[in-house]
Amino acid sequence: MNRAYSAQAVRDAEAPLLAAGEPLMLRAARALAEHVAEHLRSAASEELRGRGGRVLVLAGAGANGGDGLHAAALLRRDGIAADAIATADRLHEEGAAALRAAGGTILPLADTAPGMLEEQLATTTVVLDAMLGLGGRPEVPAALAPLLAVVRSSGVPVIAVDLPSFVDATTGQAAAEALLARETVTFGALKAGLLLPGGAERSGSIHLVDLGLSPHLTAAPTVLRLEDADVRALFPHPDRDASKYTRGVVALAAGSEQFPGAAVLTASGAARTGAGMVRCLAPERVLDLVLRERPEIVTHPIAETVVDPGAVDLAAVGRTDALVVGPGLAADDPRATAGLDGLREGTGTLRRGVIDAGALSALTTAHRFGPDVVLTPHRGEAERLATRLEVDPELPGAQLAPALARATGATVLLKGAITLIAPGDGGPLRAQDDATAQLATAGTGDVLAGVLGTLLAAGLPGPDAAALAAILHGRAGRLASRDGRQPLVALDVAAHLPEAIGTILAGAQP
Ligand SMILES: NC(=O)C1=CN([C@@H]2O[C@H](COP(=O)(O)OP(=O)(O)OC[C@H]3O[C@@H](n4cnc5c(N)ncnc54)[C@H](O)[C@@H]3O)[C@@H](O)[C@H]2O)[C@@H](O)CC1
Ligand SMILES: Nc1ncnc2c1ncn2[C@@H]1O[C@H](COP(=O)(O)OP(=O)(O)O)[C@@H](O)[C@H]1O
Ligand SMILES: [K+]
Repeated sequence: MNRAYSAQAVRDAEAPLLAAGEPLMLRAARALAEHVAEHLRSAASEELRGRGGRVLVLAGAGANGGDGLHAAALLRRDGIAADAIATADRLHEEGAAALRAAGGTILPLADTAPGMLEEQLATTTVVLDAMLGLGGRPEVPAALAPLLAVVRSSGVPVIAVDLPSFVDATTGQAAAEALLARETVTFGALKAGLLLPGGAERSGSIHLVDLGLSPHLTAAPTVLRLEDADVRALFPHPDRDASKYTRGVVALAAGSEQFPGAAVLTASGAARTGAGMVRCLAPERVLDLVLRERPEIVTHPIAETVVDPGAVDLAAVGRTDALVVGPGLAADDPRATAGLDGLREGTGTLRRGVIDAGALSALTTAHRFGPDVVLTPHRGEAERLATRLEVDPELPGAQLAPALARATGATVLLKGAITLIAPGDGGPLRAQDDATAQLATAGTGDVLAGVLGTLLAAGLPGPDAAALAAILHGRAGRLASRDGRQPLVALDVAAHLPEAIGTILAGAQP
């Protein structure tokens, strides 16, 4: 599990070490220089051709600039050409002195003549983004915009120092013009902003350098990211004496005349994740479609003409460990209202389940749930729900998901390129980055609801089930699309779930 911290928590952890005279910056710079040297050794010969293996540091005024300048000095000592452009009117003095002493040049950005930046980049193999780190705000000063544009259009790979500049280390909020790094070498601890939307897209692959901070990191992490090892620890593998009932029964209130396919997709997601039994409550015509694709589903027909939620008797369907309500339902479908009532805290008879799609539209301020009930909105659904619950719909996802969790008591899984999970009982946000953009196609969300339903039915706590569902769904999507190279349809995602699960449980590389 990756644990990521606020900027303040990292500064608090550094403080006692700095007070004790520990040379944190030199430690950071040494690790950074080693990483850059390794990058140069492994860079494709094409990248190096004509560029001479030179490193160009964009150095800001603070300690982040200091890291970059010290690293450049160390690289020079190793025979690698490294120079800097000063992007602010001040420089980290010791770092600048070290680079100059090692024979490097530092060109103030304000002194660059037209065309000079392009010339510099034409002979550069790798850019080190050391403009801003922990202290960075997500806004680009006007004087820096042309430099960023030139770096971007040069195509020279960027390594971000500690975190990409112009990204808020705590919230991930990023200036639109912030550079996209190929890699980020981060010091001491993961910063929450590296895992959250904004920062995550700009960080590339993240390399954590140990500065000896861990014993001093006393604050709780604000963002978690679960990994394959967490899936192995948490996935409900059936034991020798398992029965379909011990594995868990998931009931689906999904699929309507207007959206019949949603029931097929949700049922496939649930069954392919290893449910003991999948039930489906739907009109006959929907159930016929479900049975054609998935004969193992236990069907519970409801009359197409039913309008009274009281006529949908969830208790009568038999043993149910988790309910998935909403895929392919209109907000006024009686199953949506009955499902919400069944899951609500206090009076409901069910404690675990998924509220998706149409059922989200039926949710009001009167509903209150526990953390083993998971809401699964995409951004549009989350905004509409927020408006009804008097939550600011324009909040960034990393704040919107927790606000919706507070307003409902449920765990909120906010879908998107990064899936954010806010536990209903508070606690750190989870930010999962397992997906491929090929998943942006109708019906994949229905499959996700089914996967999540099965994990909840097996007894996993809501936040863990949600994080695992995001991982398994993302991995299945990657397998189905050959790592994003080819299109997929939603049913392909369900079909690849067993392989995704098997690969992860076997400890194989993605
Ligand atoms: N504290 C330490 O000794 C260590 C710090 N380290 C480095 O130090 C960094 C933090 O350094 P600083 O605290 O000096 O902060 P930064 O170097 O991140 O930022 C410097 C200053 O830039 C200004 N600034 C912020 N946003 C701006 C914007 N959008 N446009 C223009 N100016 C802006 C602010 O006044 C900020 O204090 C870390 O990210 C890491 O790279 C590492 O060397 C490890 C040890
Ligand atoms: N750009 C993207 N990159 C990665 N995953 C994405 C992207 N867009 C959507 N997804 C994922 O695809 C799924 C889409 O769900 P949703 O929007 O509910 O679709 P539907 O309602 O049509 O089933 C979610 O799991 C979401 O996280
Ligand atoms: K930086």
